[in-house]
Amino acid sequence: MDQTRIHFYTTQIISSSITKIANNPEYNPSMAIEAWFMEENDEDKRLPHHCNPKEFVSPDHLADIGVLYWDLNPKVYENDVKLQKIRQDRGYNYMDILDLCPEKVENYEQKLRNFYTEHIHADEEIRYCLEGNGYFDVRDKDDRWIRIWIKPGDLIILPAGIYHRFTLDTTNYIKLMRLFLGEPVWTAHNRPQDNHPSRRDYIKNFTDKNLGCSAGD
Ligand SMILES: CSCCC(=O)C(=O)O
Ligand SMILES: [Fe+2]
Ligand code: NI
Repeated sequence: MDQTRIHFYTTQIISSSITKIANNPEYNPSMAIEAWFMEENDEDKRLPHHCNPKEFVSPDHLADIGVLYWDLNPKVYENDVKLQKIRQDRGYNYMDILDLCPEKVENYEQKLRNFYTEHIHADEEIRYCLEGNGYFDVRDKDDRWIRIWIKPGDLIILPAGIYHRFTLDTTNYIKLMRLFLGEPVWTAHNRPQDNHPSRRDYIKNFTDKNLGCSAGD
């Protein structure tokens, strides 16, 4: 599949309305993933960074900013019909596994620093946690950090153009499946990227819409 087609497909996914996503029987936000607004301070990034008092974020709120989530059984990932269905429905024909430990990953420390540098991608970022834990931080429409705690069985999709970053938690280990539509492109575009086409599409399809909606509430 060529890049133009991939871009078209990605844009189509983004353009599908939030309601459509919520109505998709395959999308079940009731199996809640843990997410919360993050307090930014100088403490270790691997700590939870809860606000005081804690402010949790619902799966619906995550869906509003285009973040999708599935709860799967990581023990059967090699033969999981639910996973196969998601891959089939969304065209994720590429798959690999990232075992994030210093012995297996070249330039481990540098990679971790890059992961935690705020960035976007031109395509979705799809990660399925098989072992260990980590935090995906995503910006909400008011530019606040939401911290999403990823545990075994959590499959998460970040839309193209969303500002985000990743860190291990204090357990210091995660094993992730990476999925992609077509030939994978992992290029990270560090913030600011206000004029990047995927950023513009993201703003148009999520942030602007949401702002318009809340103005009328
Ligand atoms: C460890 S996978 C998540 C890090 C990330 O945001 C990326 O690879 O682009
Ligand atoms: Fe990323
Ligand atoms: Ni509203």
